[in-house]
Amino acid sequence: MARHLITSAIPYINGIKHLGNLVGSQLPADLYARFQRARGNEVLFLCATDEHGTPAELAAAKASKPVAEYCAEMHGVQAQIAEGFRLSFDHFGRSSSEQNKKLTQHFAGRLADAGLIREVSEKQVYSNADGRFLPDRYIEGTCPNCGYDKARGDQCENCTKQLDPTDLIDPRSAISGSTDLEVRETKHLYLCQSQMKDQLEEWIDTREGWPILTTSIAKKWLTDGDGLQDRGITRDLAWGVPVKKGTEEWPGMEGKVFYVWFDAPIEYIAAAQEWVDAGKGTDWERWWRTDKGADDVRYTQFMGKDNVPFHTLSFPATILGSGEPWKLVDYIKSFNYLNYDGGQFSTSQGRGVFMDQALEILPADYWRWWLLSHAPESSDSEFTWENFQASVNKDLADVLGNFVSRVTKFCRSKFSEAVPEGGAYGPSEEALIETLTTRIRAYEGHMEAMEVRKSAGELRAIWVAGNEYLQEAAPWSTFKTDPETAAMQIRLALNLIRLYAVLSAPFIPDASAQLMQAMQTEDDSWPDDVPAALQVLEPGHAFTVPEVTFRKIADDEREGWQERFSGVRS
Ligand SMILES: Nc1ncnc2c1ncn2[C@@H]1O[C@H](COP(=O)(O)OP(=O)(O)OP(=O)(O)O)[C@@H](O)[C@H]1O
Ligand SMILES: [Zn+2]
Repeated sequence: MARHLITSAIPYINGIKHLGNLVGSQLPADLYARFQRARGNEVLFLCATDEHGTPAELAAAKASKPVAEYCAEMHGVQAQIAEGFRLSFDHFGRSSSEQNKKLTQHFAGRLADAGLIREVSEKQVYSNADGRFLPDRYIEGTCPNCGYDKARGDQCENCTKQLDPTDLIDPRSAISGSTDLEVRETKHLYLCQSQMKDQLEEWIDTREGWPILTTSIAKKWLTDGDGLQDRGITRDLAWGVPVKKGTEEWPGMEGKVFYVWFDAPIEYIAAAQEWVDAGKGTDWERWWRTDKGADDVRYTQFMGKDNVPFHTLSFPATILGSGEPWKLVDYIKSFNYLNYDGGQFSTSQGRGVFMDQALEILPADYWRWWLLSHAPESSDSEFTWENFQASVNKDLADVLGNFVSRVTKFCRSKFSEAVPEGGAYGPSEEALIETLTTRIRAYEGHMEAMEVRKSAGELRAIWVAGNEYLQEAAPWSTFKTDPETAAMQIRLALNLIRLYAVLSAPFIPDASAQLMQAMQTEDDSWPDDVPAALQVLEPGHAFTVPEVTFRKIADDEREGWQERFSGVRS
């Protein structure tokens, strides 16, 4: 039995995630976790909310809540929506947890001891009215290059010029609008990534079969320009992990916190501790420490492309730099972007369909199927309502749903609500089993390789094979002249329903559970032996005709949604 540690990029806390976030991280991670469990492997699947940093503080202020309270509440909201989408995390943690605080401070201490942290004195803008330092992008002013009056301290959106806050003409706080700003000297800690460039490059070169998207982004950061740069890992904020060297104070760093991108990936480890502390597991080090049993763990991470540099370089730098035997990632599955109807999904602009809204419209499986079968793997992909409607109606309703309904209703009307007996396989059944065997082995291969679209395509082809068989065998005609043969055909088809439920569960878990229940079986063993898997439901085994598995989306319904989601979310 193999052991799989699986993590999804941790969603930021300041709002409900959109369908792009879902398909770029949590959903494919769930697909893989469910598949590995179905194959009988041991899986620890972790996710969490990413809670620190200025955007969380600002969102809390906007909601007139203390930031800790706001984050706790939003964590609850995200956890509930994740459940709605059937994301099967073993634990959904929080980067603001006590466990993560201690671990983050521990790593910083180890890195400092290894000489990989240096202090840098910087000039930063302080807002007297807000009583805080302002991160670059929270300073606004007029662009010295093009005169645009809403340029940000890091970049002018209008002419794209990269800026320093001190370049701005008439700078003001983007939080309060105050112009009472001053430049103050402040000290920060930098992680000496440049010292680790060779070690990181060597490590990346030994990773096998990583997606090109992953390695190309990593290589770009390693070698472009002056190569890998040292990175500031502290901030002058109130909300975050207080800067400490292990358990000791860090002289000169009083009142500062670690930068959110330093503590967020460490939460992958802390989430395993939280899982144990919540009484759901007994030993987290067995998953994370190669000196304590994790050397046979295969660790896979899922994320959108913008997260790749932090996972290929910064987090490995933290782990390697600690000099301790922590588990490093084995495979990074990264995604391009899903766009929405001719533009981008955007949380800040409220553009697109958000996870809570999606569940109000249709059950999770409809979304899971569309998103996974259109995952932005080799390039960006686009959500359109027409495509969503077509795919649901065709794949789910016409192919899978219709097969189930025809088979079960026909059996009930001509035989009974039990698997009929009699008859023996002929050449078409042998041919079907051969096709299925080939396709199921291919499906396993694609799932193992995390080729999400190819897996969906193969699964659809497996459903289609059953439909084509049924069409050709036509038990409704056979029955008139040869009821024995019709009984065999229907027995095979009923067994196919169970087989479909087992194979489809990683994609559409609710429908799968419904079909298993209708077939009145709990045998969800993986079809290593396809002919045997098609005889699990024996003659006489009772079943029920399920409610409609998937319904079709009507044109006027689709138009209504198109209209409703064309603007921005308020
Ligand atoms: N349009 C998209 N398509 C696919 N993945 C995406 C998309 N937008 C974000 N992601 C991924 O979603 C995951 C969670 O993102 P996170 O919560 O940090 O939001 P984000 O990256 O700030 O996106 P946004 O600003 O649109 O909310 C990350 O792995 C990110 O790379
Ligand atoms: Zn400009």
